[in-house]
Amino acid sequence: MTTIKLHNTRTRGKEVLDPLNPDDVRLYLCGPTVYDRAHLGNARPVVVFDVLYRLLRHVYGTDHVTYARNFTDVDDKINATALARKEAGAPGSLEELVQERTEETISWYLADMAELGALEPDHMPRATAYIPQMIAMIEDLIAKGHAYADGAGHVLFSVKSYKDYGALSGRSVDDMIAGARVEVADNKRDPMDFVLWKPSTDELPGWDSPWGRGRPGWHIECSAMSHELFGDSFDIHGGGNDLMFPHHENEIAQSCCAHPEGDFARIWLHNEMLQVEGKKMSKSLGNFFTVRDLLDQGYPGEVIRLVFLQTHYRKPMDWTDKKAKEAEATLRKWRALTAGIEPAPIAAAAVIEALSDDLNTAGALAELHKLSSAETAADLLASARILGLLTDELGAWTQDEDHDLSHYENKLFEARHLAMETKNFAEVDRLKSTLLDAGVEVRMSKTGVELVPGPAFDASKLDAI
Ligand SMILES: Nc1ncnc2c1ncn2[C@@H]1O[C@H](COP(=O)(O)OP(=O)(O)OP(=O)(O)O)[C@@H](O)[C@H]1O
Ligand SMILES: [Zn+2]
Repeated sequence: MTTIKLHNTRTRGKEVLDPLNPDDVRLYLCGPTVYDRAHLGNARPVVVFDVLYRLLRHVYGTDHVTYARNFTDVDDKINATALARKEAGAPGSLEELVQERTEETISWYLADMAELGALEPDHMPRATAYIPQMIAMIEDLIAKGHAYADGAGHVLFSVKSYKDYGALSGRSVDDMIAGARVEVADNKRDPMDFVLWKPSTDELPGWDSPWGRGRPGWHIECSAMSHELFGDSFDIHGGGNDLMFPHHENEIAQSCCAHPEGDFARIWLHNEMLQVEGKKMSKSLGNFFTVRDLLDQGYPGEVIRLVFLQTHYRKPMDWTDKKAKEAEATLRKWRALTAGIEPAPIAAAAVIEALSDDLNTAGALAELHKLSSAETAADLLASARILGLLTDELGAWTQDEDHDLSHYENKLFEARHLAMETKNFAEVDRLKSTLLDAGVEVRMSKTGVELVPGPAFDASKLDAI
C-alpha cells in the first residue's frame, strides 16, 4: 500500500500516516462561519483538503474515508448581519433573519466550492444541531475541574488546568498572550481563560442550559462535533494556520481534558495563507474578493483550482492574473488532448508518489506535464483526476470554445475593402491590434479573413471593437 507522509504541526515534522482504522480514515476540517460569501482565501483549505480526501480515497478505498467539515452557524458576525437587515426594515424576527442568512450563505458556499471541483464532505455538521452535545461536554469539563461558571451566564475554560496548553504551536502561554489580543475580563480567573458558553438575549438565537439561556463559544463547537462524529481519537485535523492559535489550541485543551483516554486528532495539518501584497486575505482587512467575483469575471473554477495547486499548501501564495492565464492555457491544452478519451485504469505512480509526499501538488503537476502528449493522454486524464482536474463536472468552460467570430471577420473584411480604396489603413490596424490583444490569430488572404481564437483568448476584450 502507498505510504502517505504528512507534515504534522504538532511534531513539526513529516510523519507517516498510520490510520487508527484503515477501513475508516477520519479527517476533520474547520469550516466557515456562515455570515457572508467565501473569499478566495477561504477556498484554499477547501481545495487543499479536497486533494487530500481524493488521495486518501485512492489509497484506502472510496468507502473507507470519512471527511467532516462543519458550518459555524451561530456567531456574533451572523447576528450582526441579521440586526442590520432588521434595521433596514426586513420583515421577520431576528432569529428568523439569522436563519435566513445562514441558509443563504451555506447554499452559496456549497455552490461556489462545487465550482472549484471540491467533493462534498461526508458530514457537514452545523453547530446549532449539536448544542446538547456541547452542553454535555461543558458540564463534563466543569465536573473534571477544567472549567467554571461565573454565575452570570458564562462558562470559562481554565487554561492553567491543562498543562500541555500551547503544545501545538510550540509557544509558551506568555508568548501567546503577548502575540494575541487576549481579553482581560473581570469574570476570568486568568487572562488566557476562554469562553465555552455565554448568555444570549431573548431576541437572538439561544438555548436553555444549566447556566441560563445562552449559546456556545466557537471553540467548543468543533470539539463537540468531531467527538460526536469521530469519537475520542481520529486521524487528521485540518484548517488554515491562522486557526492554530487560539482556535486549535483551545479545541485540543477542551477535547483532551474531556476525553483524556483519547488522542483527539493525531495529525494536525495547516495550510498557509492566500495573501494580497504580503498580507493575509481577510474580511477584517477588507483586502478580499470572493470566489463568486472571480467566477463572474469569467475565471473558470477549474482554472482557480489549478492556480491553487501550483503552490505547496504550506507556502503563502498570491493570486495573479498571469497565473490564471497560464493555468487556463495548460487546461485548454490538456482538455484538447484528452477529449473523447477514456482514462487509464490507474493514475501514474509518479503522481501518487508526489501527492503522498506531504501533498506535493506542484510535483504532481510537473508529472502531469510530462504526460501531456497524445500517446499518454489516457494516463494524463486518470492522473489529473486524482487532483480533481479534467473531471467531467468541471469541463463545461472549454466547450464554449466554438466562439462565433464571423461578425468580426466580416467587419475586418469590409474595413480592408474600404481601406484599399481610401488608402487609409488606420481602422484595419485598429481592428487587428484589438483582435491580437484579445488572443485571436488573424489570417488574411485575398479571398477573405479568418479569425482563430488562441489559448489566451479573452472574449471580453472584443467589446472594444
Ligand atoms: N487568506 C486565507 N488563506 C487561506 N485560508 C484562509 C484565509 N483566510 C481564512 N482562511 C481559512 O478559511 C477557513 C474559514 O475561516 P473563517 O470562516 O474563520 O474565515 P472568515 O472569518 O470568513 O475569514 P477572515 O479570516 O477573512 O475573517 C479557515 O480554515 C481559515 O483558516
Ligand atoms: Zn474548528
